[in-house]
Amino acid sequence: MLEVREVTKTYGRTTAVDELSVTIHPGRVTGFLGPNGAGKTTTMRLLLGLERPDAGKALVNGRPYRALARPLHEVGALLDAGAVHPGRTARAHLGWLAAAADLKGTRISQVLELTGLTAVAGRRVGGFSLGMRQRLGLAAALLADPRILILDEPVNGLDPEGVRWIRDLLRGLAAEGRTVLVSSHLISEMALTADHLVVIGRGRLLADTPLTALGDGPLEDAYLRLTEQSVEYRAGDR
Ligand SMILES: Nc1ncnc2c1ncn2[C@@H]1O[C@H](COP(=O)(O)OP(=O)(O)OP(=O)(O)O)[C@@H](O)[C@H]1O
Repeated sequence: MLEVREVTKTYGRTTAVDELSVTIHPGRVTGFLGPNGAGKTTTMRLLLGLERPDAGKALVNGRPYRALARPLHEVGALLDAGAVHPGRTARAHLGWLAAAADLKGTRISQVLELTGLTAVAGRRVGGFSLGMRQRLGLAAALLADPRILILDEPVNGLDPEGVRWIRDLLRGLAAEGRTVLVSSHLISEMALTADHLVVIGRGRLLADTPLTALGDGPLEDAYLRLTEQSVEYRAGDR
């Protein structure tokens, strides 16, 4: 379980997260939505201990990330697929993480297979497409078989086969009772993947709702209604 309790995070004069409280439950895929700059990535970084809140608490299984005894075993994350040393091979990248988490080498082959990267495991990451990097980021997130996953726009750059693959993967992980928090701007994709939605705007909670409670119309319409007052960056109307 992930808990954000009355969290505020500011950067200078920008309030990225504003007294946000929300709980992400296991056993379902929770889609994390909001306009550009809404505070989604910041919230995820707070949960992962990469930022400190100015006020409130961000908790993983009831504890701050830094207090977790075996963090990679509890929570896997994909934040920035580009944050991999370009000179390393995919297998070496995972090997480095596996060593840090005290994992067996066989698990590396398993996650490479699971993410469809076995054939390119010996290639340097610098030559990878965005979709391949996303797959590698997912392989890293899944490495220690964590019960919680935090994924920031994992569908970015994936081809249609990859999009369907990740949809099935995330739904399968949730069906196993895991906690899956996934941000995306692809609303139609979230309509197919998520069971539950958390929508934020300007760092504040706009909705925390089962997908089914949003009615029968296109999810995009419901989303745009929810966020219309919170869009910070809007293209000019002609
Ligand atoms: N390290 C930082 N320094 C200064 N401002 C930051 C920093 N990180 C985030 N912000 C600001 O905080 C706000 C929230 O940003 P954040 O990246 O969390 O939003 P987001 O919902 O993930 O946006 P997007 O959908 O565009 O990725 C933005 O105004 C952003 O400019």
